[in-house]
Amino acid sequence: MTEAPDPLARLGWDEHAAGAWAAHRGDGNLPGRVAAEHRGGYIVLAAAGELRGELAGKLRKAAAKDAMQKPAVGDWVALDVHAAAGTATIHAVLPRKTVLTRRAAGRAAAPQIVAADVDAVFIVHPLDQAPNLRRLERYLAITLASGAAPVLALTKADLVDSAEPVLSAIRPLLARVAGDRPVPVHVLSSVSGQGLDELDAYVARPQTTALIGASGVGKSTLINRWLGEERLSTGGLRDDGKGRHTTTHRELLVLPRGGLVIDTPGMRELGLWNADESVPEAFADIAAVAEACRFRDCTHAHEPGCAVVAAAAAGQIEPERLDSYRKLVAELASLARDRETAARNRARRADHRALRSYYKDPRTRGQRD
Ligand SMILES: Nc1nc2c(ncn2[C@@H]2O[C@H](COP(=O)(O)OP(=O)(O)OP(=O)(O)O)[C@@H](O)[C@H]2O)c(=O)[nH]1
Ligand SMILES: [Zn+2]
Repeated sequence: MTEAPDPLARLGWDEHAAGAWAAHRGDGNLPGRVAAEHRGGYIVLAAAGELRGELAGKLRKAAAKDAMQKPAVGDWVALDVHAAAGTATIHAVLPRKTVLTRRAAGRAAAPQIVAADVDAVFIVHPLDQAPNLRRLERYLAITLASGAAPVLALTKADLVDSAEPVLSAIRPLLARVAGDRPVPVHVLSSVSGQGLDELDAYVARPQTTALIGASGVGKSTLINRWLGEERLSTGGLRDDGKGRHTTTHRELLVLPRGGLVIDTPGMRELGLWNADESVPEAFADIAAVAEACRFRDCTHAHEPGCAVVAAAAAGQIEPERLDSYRKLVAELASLARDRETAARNRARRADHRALRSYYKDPRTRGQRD
């Protein structure tokens, strides 16, 4: 570790957080930042280190009524800290500086918070692929709506001779969607290191950054470059000798240069077409018919009990539309498989890293048996 700054500064405490905290000064609570949420339980980082957080009854009730009141990864919260037990009660969510939301999965139109208090969102696209402008437009719109600054990160520069074809395809979109808001563009390679030093401003204290982009565009690789040798398991605060092997998975990562990165499953899902959102209006009627298929994962090709094939046979769906719909369903299924594979690989890598740092860590070396 380099210097040891104020522990709150290490978590991205800035003017906005300090201003928001004014309402809590003197009420006996302490500030903390949400690092992960798992089935209603939280991991919060505070001056006292990493704590297991639970919602106070009042906040739990408010959050049940209004999803926007529920703490999300990145949020600053007011804590009643029980340091000896390593736990804290979360009493309030501080007013947010920025908030990334999406429509919750399923039918309800309720919003869901993906991450809070993010300063910059990296929209990641690899230079060796033609840009999907509709998708990039959606990322840009989500980012602009959040209040965070969009940054276009064009990765895998080592695989192409020139960034110009992709750049010229994207420029009109930036002009149209972002208007006067500046969208810095960075041409990067995590392999050669090209462009990475341009990113220092985003990954230094007290910046908090998040990345969106389809699976395989290079998000994890970039985060790992930022984490450098420190890796996920050593990026956070010291956990006052409790033994690092007890450390739970975090989604708010402290980088060696002092900035923070938010990497949550929800953040990654923004990079994929959510089945709900991605079935275009034009196919809404077929999607409704498909609800009656016998198998949930019906591809509407050869499965018994396929309501879509039946409707097509009855002349209710044109053959060309059925064809397009099948292709769309196949594409969505393949995206979902990619996502599962990526999640499995990530979990495996994280396990590896945690284990390696546990065995390398001088503080745990003596304790292990
Ligand atoms: N040549 C080259 N390959 C890269 C670069 N960055 C990432 N890759 C490769 O691209 C593949 C996907 O990279 P990831 O970082 O796992 O992509 P991701 O966006 O995190 O994907 P998900 O985890 O599925 O969301 C890996 O095989 C990387 O080694 C780069 O700058 N140049
Ligand atoms: Zn079917």
